[in-house]
This record gives sequence, C-alpha cells and structure tokens, in this order.
Amino acid sequence: MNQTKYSDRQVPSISLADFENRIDEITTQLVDASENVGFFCLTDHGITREQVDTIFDNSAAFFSLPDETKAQVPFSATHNAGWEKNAQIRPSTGAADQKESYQMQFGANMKGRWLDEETLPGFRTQALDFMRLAQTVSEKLMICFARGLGFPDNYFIDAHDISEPDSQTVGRLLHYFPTPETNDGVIRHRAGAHCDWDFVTLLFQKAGQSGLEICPGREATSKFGVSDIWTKVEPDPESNSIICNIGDLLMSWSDDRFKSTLHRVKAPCEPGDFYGERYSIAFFNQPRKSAKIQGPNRKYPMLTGEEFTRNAMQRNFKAVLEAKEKKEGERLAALQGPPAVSSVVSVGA
Ligand SMILES: O=C(O)CCC(=O)C(=O)O
Ligand SMILES: [Fe+2]
Repeated sequence: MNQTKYSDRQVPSISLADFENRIDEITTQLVDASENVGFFCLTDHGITREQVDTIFDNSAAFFSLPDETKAQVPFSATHNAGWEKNAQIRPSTGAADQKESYQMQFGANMKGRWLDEETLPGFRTQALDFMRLAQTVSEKLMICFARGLGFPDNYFIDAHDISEPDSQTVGRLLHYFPTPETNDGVIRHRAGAHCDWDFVTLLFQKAGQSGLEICPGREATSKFGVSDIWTKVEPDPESNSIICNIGDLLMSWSDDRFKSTLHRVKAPCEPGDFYGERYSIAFFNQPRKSAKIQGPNRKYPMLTGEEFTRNAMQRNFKAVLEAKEKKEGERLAALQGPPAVSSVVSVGA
C-alpha cells in the first residue's frame, strides 16, 4: 500500500465568546473558513467539558449493552435513526465501516427508537439535553451563515426548528472497534472518505483517540481523495473545541459558495496511527421536512428538506448498490455461478 500523503493545513479556529457583540466579526471568520476550507474549530462555545464527558459516558453505557438489546432499536433508512453495527457501506470503499453507531432525533422519526428507562436509566433525557446544547451552538452559526448569505437572521434557525415534529436533525453516537496491529491482510475501514449531506456538522472527539482526517474539497483531485493530500485533525482536550464542517446542504443552499469537505476516520495501517477503540459524537443539523431549500442566486431548483434528505440517502444507497453489483458481476464472471442475494444499508449524516 502507498504511504498516505499528509500536509499540516491550518484548520481555522473561531471563538464564539461575547457572541451578541461580535456577530459580524464571527460572520466574517465563518464565511472565510467556509469558502476556503470547509472545516473549522469552535472555541468558547458554551458547552462545558463536563457536559461533553457526560454524553461520552452515556455513549459508552449504550454501546456496552448486549447487541440483542441494541437491536430493539434498529437503524431505519427511512427515518435515518436507530442503531447499526458493521453495516454502513460508504461509496468510497464499497465495504462496511468497522463500527457501530446510534442515531437519535428530536421529532417523530425517533418514535419506537429509544430504549426504555429501565434498560438505560437517564439516557434519553441526558442525550436530548446534550443535543439541545449542540442545537444552541448551531443556531449561533445559523445566524452568521444567514447574514453571510444575505438572508434574515432567523432564516436557517426556522428551517431547522427542533421543536417541530418534522425535525430531521440527528445526534449520532459512534463507536469504532479496536483494529489488530498485526498485518493480517484484511483491509478495514473506520469511516470511509465522505462528505456529510447535512447543513453543518458539529463533531466531538475524545482525547487521545485520533483518526479524523480531512481533504478540503477544492483541493481533492479524485472523487474520494484516494491518493490526495490529507490533514490530521487531532482531538484537542485543552481547548474543549468542537470540530465543524460544512455539509452538502449548506453547499447547495449557498449556491456552492461554501464547500462541503471530504473527511474520513482513517483505518489505522501506518506507524503513528491510532489502533485502539474510538468514540466520537456527531451532531448533524438537518432541515425540517417542510423547509424550502434554495440559494440566494437560485442556482438549483427549490427542494423541500424532505426531498433533499431523501435524495441524499438514495444517492448513497445507489452508489452502494452499484458497487455491490459491480463486485458481484466480477465474482460471477469468475465463477459463472448464480447470483447471491445480499442486503445493505446506507446511513449517516
Ligand atoms: O467519527 C468521526 O470522527 C467522524 C464521523 C463522521 O464523519 C460521520 O459520521 O459522518
Ligand atoms: Fe462525516
């Protein structure tokens, strides 16, 4: 395997301190980061280290439950919510990520996808409390993005209203399994290269559990940045910062002015890589189903939030199926036997 090429690109750091008085200054910084990098680091965001630790404790408690218990709240591709294990096949790899994840929402999509209180006392309340904190931070970003694009301040906040039953915003707990350090010839993927399809993602990492890498979209020369130059984004417990990235939705809503950026959690395979168990938490800002999505210059036809999300899910699902079909075609060509039946799921931002 060729060695991964790296460079130390600067991920801009943006402080939300004294937000009310600094909105315009923060807007300028956010617009610059969104136009040029697609990733930025938020500090002074108001979520304390203890609050982040608490949700990571809840995440560990959830994932330590037996699979049969977690399977009571299975992932649904229609609702983009629930638990999956070793089931997310990324178009960039055509193979399942070696991880499990649990996606939670505020609205009707979550019906029947919470474990009961006896199984995991306090979990639901604390998870929703944390998601509300992430929403509060997100709404500050939304005001800035609205100003940057010439929309009224509340424009994106209304389109992402989590108190409405058609909210599609997702809090995602992720748990990557330890990877054997011996070279056993098996190629494993943690989170294959992808762009998120949401508005903006807030990512919480744990100290020492590295692996997140980015390849800014304007610099990637291949669809999934396979042999491109990547940049490691290390967790920074000192600053308690949140890593944020622009998703496809905001890219489209800004008429491509802001860039959705390729990223991955690298499958460890080179010296210095982190092979241990890894936990992370992502908060994907998704539009209400009824939101109307169109950029200021109307570059793309108007879509509802429901249509945008459905298209994104289908795009991923289609690419996965095509990858599977291609593989199967190759297998059949070699074997000349009957086709095998298999099932796949597509999940994520
Ligand atoms: O686990 C991470 O650090 C990143 C996860 C991610 O990119 C995703 O779930 O979309
Ligand atoms: Fe992602």
